[in-house]
Amino acid sequence: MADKIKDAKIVFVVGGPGSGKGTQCEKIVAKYGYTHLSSGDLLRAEVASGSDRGKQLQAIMQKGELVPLDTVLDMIKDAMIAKADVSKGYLIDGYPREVKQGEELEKKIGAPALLLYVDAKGETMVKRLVKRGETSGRAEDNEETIKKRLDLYYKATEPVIAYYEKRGIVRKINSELPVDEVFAIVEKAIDELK
Ligand SMILES: Nc1ncnc2c1ncn2[C@@H]1O[C@H](COP(=O)(O)OP(=O)(O)O)[C@@H](O)[C@H]1O
Ligand SMILES: Nc1ncnc2c1ncn2[C@H]1C[C@H](O)[C@@H](COP(=O)(O)OP(=O)(O)O)O1
Ligand SMILES: [Mg+2]
Repeated sequence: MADKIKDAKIVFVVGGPGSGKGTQCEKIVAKYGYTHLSSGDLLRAEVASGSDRGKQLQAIMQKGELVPLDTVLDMIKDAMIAKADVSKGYLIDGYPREVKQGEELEKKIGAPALLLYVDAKGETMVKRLVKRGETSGRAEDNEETIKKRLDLYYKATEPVIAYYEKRGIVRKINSELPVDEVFAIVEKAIDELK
């Protein structure tokens, strides 16, 4: 089954919580028709299903911690396979969050062609998340959890960027700019792929 996605175009979208990954992914989908798979959205869907596994996941996410690697990777892989016949490429948003996640995805699925590094200052991310929390209904969009997620981002996820920089596939996107200006930079990086 995984054979079907062996040669798929894979783009990792990596950045801190609130950096604007989801916002840019929506625009990429609209222009390029890629398949958007957000690890957070997949996990939230499992939580919403009310399953026992969902309840365990919710407890972890509320604390701002990472859920077990196998859980996320299986969800991503299943979602990729489900779209294999129609996908023009995959945007993997919010994954890898640690180097090990990247290594495992490459072993089980395939190598990324590009890593979009969505970069914003810590204070910008906090401001955006506090604002998002007013309407998102996401339990982890509160100040205490935001701080924990930021710490974890700097500790666990930033090394992911260094890891892929060595392979020359990282494009850094300045996400302090207005959304459309950020997207203009994103477009350049994706157009280079073709
Ligand atoms: N370039 C930007 N300028 C201002 N606000 C932004 C920008 N990009 C995203 N936002 C806002 O910041 C919040 C977090 O964005 P989101 O795309 O959910 O980030 P992530 O998926 O990385 O957590 C949202 O409320 C979004 O509307
Ligand atoms: N790749 C991954 N590995 C482990 N946990 C993950 C994960 N992706 C998401 N999660 C869990 C922990 C996160 O705090 C939570 C929300 O993730 P998210 O929606 O990707 O956040 P955001 O878009 O704000 O960066 O879900
Ligand atoms: Mg997001």
